[in-house]
Amino acid sequence: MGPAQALFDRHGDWLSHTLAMSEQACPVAAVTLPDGGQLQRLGTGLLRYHPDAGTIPKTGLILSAGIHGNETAPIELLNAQVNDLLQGRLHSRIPLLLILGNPPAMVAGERFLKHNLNRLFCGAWEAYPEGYETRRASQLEAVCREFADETSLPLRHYDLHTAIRPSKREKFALYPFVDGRQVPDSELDFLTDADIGTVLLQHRRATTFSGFSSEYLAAESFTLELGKVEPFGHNDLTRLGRLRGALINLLEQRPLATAAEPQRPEIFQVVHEVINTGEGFRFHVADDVANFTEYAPGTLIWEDADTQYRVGDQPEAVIFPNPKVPVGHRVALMIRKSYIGLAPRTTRYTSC
Ligand SMILES: O=C(O)CCC(=O)N[C@@H](CCC(=O)O)C(=O)O
Ligand SMILES: [Zn+2]
Repeated sequence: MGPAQALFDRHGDWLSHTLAMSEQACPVAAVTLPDGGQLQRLGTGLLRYHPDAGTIPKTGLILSAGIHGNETAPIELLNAQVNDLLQGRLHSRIPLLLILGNPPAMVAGERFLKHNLNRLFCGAWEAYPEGYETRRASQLEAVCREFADETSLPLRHYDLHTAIRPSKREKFALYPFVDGRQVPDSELDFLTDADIGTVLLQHRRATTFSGFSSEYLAAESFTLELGKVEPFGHNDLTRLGRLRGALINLLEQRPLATAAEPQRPEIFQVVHEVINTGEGFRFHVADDVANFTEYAPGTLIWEDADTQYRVGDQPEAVIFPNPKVPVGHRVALMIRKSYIGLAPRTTRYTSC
């Protein structure tokens, strides 16, 4: 029996196994891979990779996708990387935790079943009525903490998503807010290598998955937005080819493929967070507006009985506009280009 069959039974691959098992518990199982590493199934949609004992890893990596069940391109990307590990085409030299976040929502083709899983981390799940997503948030926090404890390495976490709207910048990264923290050069280099040319610095702590791993596990974490939501089988994965290559470089601990003087990502900051304030809330961004659409100073963005929000003195762009969220949740972010939040790149002098 090959390693894929030993882990995923008659289902053939990780994604099919996860969809078939979606709400059922599945027992722990492990296989040895062609590269000498071990791949362990921790539960439904949860894999742990231990590199061969001879390797000296510099980092541990959490890769997650499907935290929103209908965001399928990154799910297909992670599944392809697992196939590469199983078939000996990829030799990871670092420990990995691989997560497909919301299997029942993936089966249903929905963002979530009852609660938006990406608002339930940092223990926020405790305050919500019980449902699949509250249990899953608690489980994901526990497996991530265990991974952090066991590896005792500096951690990175990339939580892979796709957006509901089209976007004027197809791929972008969101950097969770942690007081006093700046994006390190090594992360900017990774993003450049991965063809992600835009970074948005979050303005406040959030109960997202990347917020959890950065705050509680001190990981260098990003939410990566990688294009538009499409059903399974309708994604053009060649558009994620550079990300796939950058991940292979990271897993195999190879130098990045970027040019000697790479262009750094452009940095944006949040100017204003639009929240659904409840009765009387009106949002003036049209339903078909793309992410990063810019609005002129003075444009009315939202209002309710007490407040009106207009764009300030400088133009502002909108991302994630979605008025169909519960009261108290984020409807959109208003953002602007920024020149803060970057650690100065170390100047390399050559002696003469
Ligand atoms: O397209 C949209 O409106 C949402 C896309 C999405 O799921 N984005 C994440 C961002 C998480 C973060 O702020 O780090 C989300 O809303 O959960
Ligand atoms: Zn998402």
